[in-house]
Amino acid sequence: MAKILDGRKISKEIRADIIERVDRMKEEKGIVPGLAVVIVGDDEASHVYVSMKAKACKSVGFHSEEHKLPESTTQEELLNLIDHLNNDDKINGILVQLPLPKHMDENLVNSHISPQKDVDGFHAVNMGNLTLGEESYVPCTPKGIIELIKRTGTDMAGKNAVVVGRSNIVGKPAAILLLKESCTTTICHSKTKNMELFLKEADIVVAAAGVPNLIKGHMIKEGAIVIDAGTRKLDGKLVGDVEFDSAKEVASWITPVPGGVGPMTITMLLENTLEATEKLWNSRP
Ligand SMILES: NC(=O)C1=CN([C@@H]2O[C@H](COP(=O)(O)OP(=O)(O)OC[C@H]3O[C@@H](n4cnc5c(N)ncnc54)[C@H](OP(=O)(O)O)[C@@H]3O)[C@@H](O)[C@H]2O)C=CC1
Ligand SMILES: Nc1nc(=O)c2c([nH]1)NC[C@@H]1CN(c3ccc(C(=O)N[C@@H](CCC(=O)O)C(=O)O)cc3)C=[N+]21
Repeated sequence: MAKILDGRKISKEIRADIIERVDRMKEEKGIVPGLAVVIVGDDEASHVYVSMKAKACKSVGFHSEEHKLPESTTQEELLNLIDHLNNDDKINGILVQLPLPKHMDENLVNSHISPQKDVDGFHAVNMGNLTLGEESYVPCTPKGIIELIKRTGTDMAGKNAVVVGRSNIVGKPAAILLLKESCTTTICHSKTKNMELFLKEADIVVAAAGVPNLIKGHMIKEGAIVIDAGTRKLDGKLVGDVEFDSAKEVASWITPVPGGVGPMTITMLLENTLEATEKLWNSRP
């Protein structure tokens, strides 16, 4: 029976440390970290995530701003707002909630954010540096996934890791980070033939497909670590990509949905914003 990797509990511990660092920063330097979240359009789920981020910021003592723009906003108007935030000293981190409306180019918009304020790590320079193994902001969900795996105490070097999903925000950067930890890393996606063959060999499974119950217990190797980033509403309930009940019988560790990867994503966003603030102030005379 698998042990549960409790993302809420681990987040709480990390956030306690963040609160201390923020308090010290305020006391010693009079600085308050600031995050701006930009959302375009009225997708209900996206608005829920954005208010969760704002609430998390307040809970650790950050300044936070929500910029809610209508669906009809032009890309130029959005880029102008980003310019303004890039030059705003109160703001240390900028996040543009994805997905953006179809008339916008997500990569272009993300790369308009100052790389120093790109706390999502989606700017081409940060993605490039991540791939090169240089210092960069690490995308929040993959960073949280690695933190969760580390908490199991497992040595990742030489382990077989399978990532299901190859998106720029979860699957691809998660695979790059697992490779950095010296896992033998495979990425599966919708065109993969016979995914079960890969899953059966995996010591670490990272699921990020957004397909409820895609991965079932009988597909998983005995003793595997199973990290489920998927979040979909199914019959009014939030479910992951992994069929939890059958997988927990086979895995050694497993994340629940909700309460696994989700809270860690927001905690890593706080961590990246604090890091951006510290770097900025350390670079000043
Ligand atoms: N917990 C958190 O903090 C976060 C959770 N999420 C959740 O993670 C999931 C993935 O998000 P995101 O990466 O943005 O989604 P995308 O839709 O951008 O990517 C999904 C990926 O999964 C692959 N895929 C789809 N169906 C299958 C299948 N049947 N078998 C194998 N691979 C498949 C796709 O392949 P292909 O490329 O070939 O189309 C694609 O690469 C969603 O449920 C989302 O809600 C996302 C961000 C943060
Ligand atoms: N620029 C950008 N950056 C993102 O990081 C980003 C994004 N766009 N677009 C959408 C996805 C999704 N995402 C989640 C964050 C937290 C939870 C989370 O905390 N979930 C809770 C449950 C929340 C609930 O009850 O609905 C949990 O899993 O326990 C989930 C998903 C960040 N994303």
